[in-house]
Amino acid sequence: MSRCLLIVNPTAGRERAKYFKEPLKNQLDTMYDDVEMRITTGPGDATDWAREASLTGFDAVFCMGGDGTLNETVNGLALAGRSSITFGFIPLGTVNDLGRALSMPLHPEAAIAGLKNAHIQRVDIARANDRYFVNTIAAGFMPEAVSHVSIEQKTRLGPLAYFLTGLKALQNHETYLFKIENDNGVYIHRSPLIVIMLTNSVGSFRNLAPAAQVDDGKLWVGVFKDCSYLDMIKAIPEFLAGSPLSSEYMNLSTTTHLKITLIDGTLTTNMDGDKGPDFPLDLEILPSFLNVCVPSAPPSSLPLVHLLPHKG
Ligand SMILES: Nc1ncnc2c1ncn2[C@@H]1O[C@H](COP(=O)(O)OP(=O)(O)OP(=O)(O)O)[C@@H](O)[C@H]1O
Repeated sequence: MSRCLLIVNPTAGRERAKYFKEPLKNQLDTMYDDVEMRITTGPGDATDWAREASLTGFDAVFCMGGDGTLNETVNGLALAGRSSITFGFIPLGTVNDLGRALSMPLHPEAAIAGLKNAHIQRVDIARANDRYFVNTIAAGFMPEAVSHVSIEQKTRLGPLAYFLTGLKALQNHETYLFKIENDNGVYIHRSPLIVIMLTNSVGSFRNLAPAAQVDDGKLWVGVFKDCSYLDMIKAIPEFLAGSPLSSEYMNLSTTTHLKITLIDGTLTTNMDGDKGPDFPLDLEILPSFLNVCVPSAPPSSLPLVHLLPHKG
């Protein structure tokens, strides 16, 4: 008998789960013999429940929520250490980078419908100290600024809210001294922003690590250069047009292990959109850890305009 756990965050994505949780349960009922739906009551539930399901022989764990719920659920699966379990997610949040990288429908109704013709895709995750992430970990002026984006701004502007806030922060940005130890050596960099990426979608932008694949077994390390405000402003039109960010602005390299020490100052990290672990960071890739059930996109779907919020 096949068993599936469905984890639903009722607060994610402006509390939209109430409209989609029953249709999702009904769809999963056609795919598994026994589907148990649990509604989270706060931080930590998704991690505990995903871990428990993985350790007690469930065949699949699905979650419905934003990037925070996705990250918490993946942390539970990673802590259990069983990479054979099927994992699925229905995005409700603002950005949904993993959903974008997997080219799955971003609207919950379309994603649920797409489960009828889903395929399995192996996806890398990475460990950062004692936690795990699926998209990015970043530190510098941009994550500091976007941590203050309000729910109202996210609702009104979608991913554009992050971009505009980051743009504002660019004006008086600080730089930080980092020691970076990777597969190739040890380097000292003064940088305003470091981003470690697993996918080609970062805050909905595809131009930071455009060649990143979800299963390439690599950490993509972007170290921004200490450019002037005017130089950075000059790069924006091309960036918005989708061109890969030039090496004039950012050093991009790949590695499988990485240690980052903050030599001066204090800085928090942002992991998959929420507060991440403290420095020093010890990172390693877990290649193809996730067995993701990816809903198919409708054949007639038009390309998504990535900066606009999707309607609920
Ligand atoms: N019942 C609950 N009440 C309050 N918070 C909850 C509850 N269940 C889960 N949470 C927490 O809600 C937080 C936000 O969830 P999530 O990131 O999935 O949604 P979101 O903020 O709407 O999405 P995004 O950040 O992608 O825009 C998570 O950190 C999670 O731990």
